[in-house]
Amino acid sequence: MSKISQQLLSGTSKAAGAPAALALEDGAVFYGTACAAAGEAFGEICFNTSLEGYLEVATDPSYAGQIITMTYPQIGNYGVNPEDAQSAAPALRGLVVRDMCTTPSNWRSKLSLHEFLRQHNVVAIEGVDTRALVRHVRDHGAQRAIISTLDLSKESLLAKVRASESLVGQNLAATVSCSKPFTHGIVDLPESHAFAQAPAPAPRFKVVAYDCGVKRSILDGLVRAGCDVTCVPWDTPAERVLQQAPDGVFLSNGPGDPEAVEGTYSQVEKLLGKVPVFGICLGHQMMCKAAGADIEKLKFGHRGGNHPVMNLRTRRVEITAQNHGFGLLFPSLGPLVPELSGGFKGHEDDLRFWVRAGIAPVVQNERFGRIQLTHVNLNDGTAEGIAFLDIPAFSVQYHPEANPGPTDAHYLFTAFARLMEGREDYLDIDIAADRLAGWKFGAEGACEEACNA
Ligand SMILES: NC(=O)CC[C@H](N)C(=O)O
Repeated sequence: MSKISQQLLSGTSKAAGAPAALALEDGAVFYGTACAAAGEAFGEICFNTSLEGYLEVATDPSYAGQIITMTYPQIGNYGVNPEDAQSAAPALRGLVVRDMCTTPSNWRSKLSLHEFLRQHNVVAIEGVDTRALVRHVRDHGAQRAIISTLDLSKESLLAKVRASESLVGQNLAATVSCSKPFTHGIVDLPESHAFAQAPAPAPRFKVVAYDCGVKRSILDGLVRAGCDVTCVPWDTPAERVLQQAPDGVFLSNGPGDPEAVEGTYSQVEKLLGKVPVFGICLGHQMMCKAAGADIEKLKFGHRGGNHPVMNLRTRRVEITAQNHGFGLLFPSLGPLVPELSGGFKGHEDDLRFWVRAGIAPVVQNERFGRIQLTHVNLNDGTAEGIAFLDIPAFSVQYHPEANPGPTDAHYLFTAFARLMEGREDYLDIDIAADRLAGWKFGAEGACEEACNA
């Protein structure tokens, strides 16, 4: 920090933190200062490149079992507002930041981030060169890590981290799912919020949502699309879901290794073809597993708010919010159907081939018939979305609810509503118009007024 900024911030210095260390299983050790709870935390080290939204990240249940590094250098500067939380309590194991701001300034802030984390017993470290750490993780991959405020000995930390449990193979969805069904309602923000979303419409669809660690904003997105949502535990038998005669089933995001969540995907296999299904992130992986696909562990995952994805059906690019460490191997869903894949017979590993070719390829899946690749990540050519052509079902690997992140992909909630209406063109939506319609100013044409004022 420059001398001038130091002077500007004089009187806002932080309570002196105890020394702390972050050690990675490959031997890299970073030293810094404790800035939340004291103790030791084990988890998979990963990084999120969002410029804001640290509270939504900290409370996203999909981060269970992980230590998150925020790449934005100052974290905590606008405090914590419980209305933005994605679940009742933080799910991440630990947080790594360059600089923890302990004197937040924002009219909505109720608490500082470091105090919020401390109250929830989350260990955090600041003063780490997060650029060096992120480069290290990008080069050497996601791995086990420990943050300690109790032990600074490199040897001892490495021994502990190497003895800790890996995230691979762990069913963490079971640890963050609800234990009994609940219904979800939303509270509309007051008129004084100039950019508030439009009020939720009256429910038209009865939706059962598998809760593998669902984010609150995803449930809000479903309610705003006209769904009456009942969440059920991650391993609820398909028969019990079908007994409720829902118009649709939703599969939520969630933490950990998708291979280990057989309790969900074995049920999804029984639901596909019987009821319209929509899945997000872990929910997408559950659909893929139900169709017999292979899932790969990505080297360091996608976590942030600026991941470009092309919708191959519309050829529009969406800037998306992402948070995942595993991904579908599209070729494992089945052989290509050349007539529906521009005449191509051979699979490509880098799916940007289809972006260049201008084709949304289709495979023949043994269990569920034809499946189309609908979305591709433009950064690394991985699969980001699929649509089943012979049964009513589709899913995306990224996060249309954003929170934090851009809302380009909000249209996918509308698409689910259209799927439940039985529309064949359910995915072919003008995404800009859909996005505007979701906001109070958009609904009333006040957007133009505001722009002209
Ligand atoms: N946000 C999610 O649902 C993440 C899914 C899964 N745990 C992954 O890391 O790939």
